[in-house]
Amino acid sequence: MPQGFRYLPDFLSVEEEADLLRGVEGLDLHPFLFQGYTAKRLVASFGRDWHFDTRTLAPGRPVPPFLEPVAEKVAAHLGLRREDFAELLVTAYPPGAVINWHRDAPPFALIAGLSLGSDCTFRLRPQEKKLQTRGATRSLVVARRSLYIMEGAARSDWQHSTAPVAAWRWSVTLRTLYAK
Ligand SMILES: O=C(O)CCC(=O)C(=O)O
Ligand SMILES: [Fe+2]
Repeated sequence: MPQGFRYLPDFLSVEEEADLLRGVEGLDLHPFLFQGYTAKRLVASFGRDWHFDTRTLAPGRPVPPFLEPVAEKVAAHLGLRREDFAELLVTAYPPGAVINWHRDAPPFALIAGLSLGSDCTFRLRPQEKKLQTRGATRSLVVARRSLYIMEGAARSDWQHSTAPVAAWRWSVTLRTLYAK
């Protein structure tokens, strides 16, 4: 795995996952829209809202209370403060849904990802086109209840994507901002 990528299986207990699943199932998620395309995945962002079409970061909706304990837990694990997570994004992947190759939006620094509901195959490949050879792609199973972290090279010099899921998967992505 690239420098700056970390994977923690069983970061969440079965009870914590069940609480989060109840919470995310109650959210009003909307299909992800980008340049006229509608992806299969559903999203809701809180705290901040990155607008893909205008490439700007706007204030977002208030963070739902059920996400606070897990934001605290991830922050504590990383030696951060809860407030360092400027944006919390909830994504739902129906069976067959993916996230295509991308690097996260420029304002975001550290990216932490929790997986709920089902496992999925997570992939990384270099950002630079000429390094994107077949052998360069890294792949791992991110299990439900796990946490992954991307910072450093994994965040800046690599892209990531997920393979189609067999069953519903939810992710909670927590992101810090680069210091101004
Ligand atoms: O579902 C995931 O774990 C990946 C989400 C992601 O990469 C993103 O929203 O930028
Ligand atoms: Fe991403």
